[in-house]
Amino acid sequence: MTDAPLTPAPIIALSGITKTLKGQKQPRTILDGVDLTVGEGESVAILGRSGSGKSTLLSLIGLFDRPDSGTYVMDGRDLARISERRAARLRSAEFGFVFQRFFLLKHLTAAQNVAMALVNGQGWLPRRKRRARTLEALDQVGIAHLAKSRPARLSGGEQQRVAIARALVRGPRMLLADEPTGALDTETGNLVIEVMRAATDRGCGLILVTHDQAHAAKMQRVLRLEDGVLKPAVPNPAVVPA
Ligand SMILES: Nc1ncnc2c1ncn2[C@@H]1O[C@H](COP(=O)(O)OP(=O)(O)OP(=O)(O)O)[C@@H](O)[C@H]1O
Repeated sequence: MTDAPLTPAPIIALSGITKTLKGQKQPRTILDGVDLTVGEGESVAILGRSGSGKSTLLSLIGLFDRPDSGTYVMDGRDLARISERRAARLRSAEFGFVFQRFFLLKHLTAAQNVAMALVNGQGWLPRRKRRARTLEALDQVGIAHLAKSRPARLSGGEQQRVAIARALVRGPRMLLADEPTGALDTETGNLVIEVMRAATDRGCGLILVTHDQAHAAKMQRVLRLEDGVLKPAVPNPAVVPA
């Protein structure tokens, strides 16, 4: 009998990823050989000083942009040079995105905001299934009781949980979060991090870009983007996960 594998099956594997921004007077290499593997149910935090390229990296992983060189494989498929059409399809079917701003439509209820992700995506779902999935996603983030509330009646933390439910409702393979607690107080931020971390119990991978070391410490792995590459972050002994 063989031993159980020590590492989870990879969802995404990036190797030697480079990105140079050419829109400025002088081209600037932001990513200079990034290697990153995220497995099923794995959570990874990415720290790094402002301007180090964290959002640039996340936008490549989320297929909003393509690398100049390197390989990007997701579930065995090569994504480094795919067309925008295919990228758009994968973005909606296999990724969930959470940003600092919640981007909720203010005239829609929490449930309608979440259901939008099902209406806009590929494939048609009968109304009853849409409703069940929407309520399940709201329940997953602990706010099923707020399904009928409009964003203006929700706190910042509740609005962000609606946004997380919207990111989770299609059952993504990867959840990508860029400073999701940036607009929240510490306690609310902790709750939001817990909710995202719990989503990995269902097998999706999570990448959290954050400046908050305590939030980063709640992830299974903590990396730092520095000089265009990802390195294991040196733990800060002053930071105790809340
Ligand atoms: N579209 C663009 N055109 C030109 N420069 C850009 C563009 N996008 C990002 N940059 C530059 O690339 C660098 C990396 O930006 P990025 O937003 O990825 O950093 P970051 O680590 O996420 O920063 P922050 O923590 O402040 O959000 C910055 O110097 C930024 O000014």
